[in-house]
Amino acid sequence: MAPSNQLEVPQKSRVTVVGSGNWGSVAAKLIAFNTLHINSFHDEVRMWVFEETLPSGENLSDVINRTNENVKYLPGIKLPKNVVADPDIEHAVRDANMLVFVTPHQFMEGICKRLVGKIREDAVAISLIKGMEVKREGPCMISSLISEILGISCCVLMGANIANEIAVEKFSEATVGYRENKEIAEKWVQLFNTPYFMVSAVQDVEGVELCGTLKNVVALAAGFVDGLEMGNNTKAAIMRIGLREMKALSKLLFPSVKDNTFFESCGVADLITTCLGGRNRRCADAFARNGGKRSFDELEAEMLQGQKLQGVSTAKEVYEVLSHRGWLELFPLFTTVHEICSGRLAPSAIVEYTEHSARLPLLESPVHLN
Ligand SMILES: NC(=O)c1ccc[n+]([C@@H]2O[C@H](COP(=O)([O-])OP(=O)(O)OC[C@H]3O[C@@H](n4cnc5c(N)ncnc54)[C@H](O)[C@@H]3O)[C@@H](O)[C@H]2O)c1
Ligand SMILES: O=P(O)(O)OC[C@H](O)CO
Repeated sequence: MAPSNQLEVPQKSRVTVVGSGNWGSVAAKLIAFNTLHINSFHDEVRMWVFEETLPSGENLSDVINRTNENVKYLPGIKLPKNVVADPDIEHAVRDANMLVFVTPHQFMEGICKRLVGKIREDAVAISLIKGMEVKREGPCMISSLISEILGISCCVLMGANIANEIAVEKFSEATVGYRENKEIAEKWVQLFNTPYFMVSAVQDVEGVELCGTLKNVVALAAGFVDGLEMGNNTKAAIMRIGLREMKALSKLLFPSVKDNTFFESCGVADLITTCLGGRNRRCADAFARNGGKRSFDELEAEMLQGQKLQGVSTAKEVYEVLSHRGWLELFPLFTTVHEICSGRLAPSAIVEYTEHSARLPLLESPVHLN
């Protein structure tokens, strides 16, 4: 029997970041600063790397561990030395009880399936992923996918967070969305919050995640307007109409979504920053300047060098949901963005069709549509 005067030492939390793209690497940097300074976390942060061979012939994970720099997805930024790149996903998650998921959304279902039975029983998760899957039953948010496949609770963190700006420690804010357990949400806030990254929590996981997901569709619309050189007023109109559609669709899908969530960093602030400076905006601008003649796949490969756009596939997923539920006409901006991306309409349709949206009655009382 243990001597009765021996104090029980609380176990330190171990964090693994699943993903090491542009935002994944910055997230690891933020977290690793805090795990070094806060006693309740184990210093080391594992970061799973989807392995690839660099032009030098070296593995990306080896280079990250040798140079403390993700030379492909976050060049020029030193990661803290307690970030350890690990190309073996099962090994990377094995000891962690806090799992941070941050990959492009299209890879998440496969990743979760690989992790079944490989994670700790007491693990909890947070998703930084902006996107959704569409199943036969309807839309499935990535946090739900994680919870359902892995059987663990999953919060979300979204916000006005262009990764390259946070990497150089420029001030920004973010929102953690949680379902029930405020204590876990507070632990996530503690893990991410730094003097230049101010995090707050709201009890609205779907609202936060839908804001982060749907704003990528609006950002494409904003990019089309920029590419057509239509000016700031038109772009502001697109952003306003887009925000209105974001709110209406979120509330139709999840009536529990709160109005106030749209005023958090995950809402209007993320919409603004993405429409001004995001990758979706940039590629949509190029798409419109080329008259829709170069595909998004081609532009993504040329302009982003391995980074992934989320807006084009999200526009398709949103379109499938709208079409399945008979809501296409209620969401002209979302509908038109997909039709432009898929080549059925010219980029200029963004204004012609969306003008109609501005005249639609507000979708404030959606209950009768269900
Ligand atoms: N970059 C940003 O500014 C930013 C900010 C906030 C949120 N996000 C969101 O974070 C998520 C991740 O984006 P990111 O910017 O970190 O990634 P990224 O677009 O920079 O990089 C793509 C990543 O996908 C990986 N990958 C490629 N093929 C893969 C495969 N078959 N399986 C698994 N992984 C594969 C690559 O190794 C790379 O790590 C997205 O949902 C994005 O919307 C990004
Ligand atoms: O570069 P984007 O368009 O993927 O947007 C990045 C972030 O989501 C901004 O918060």
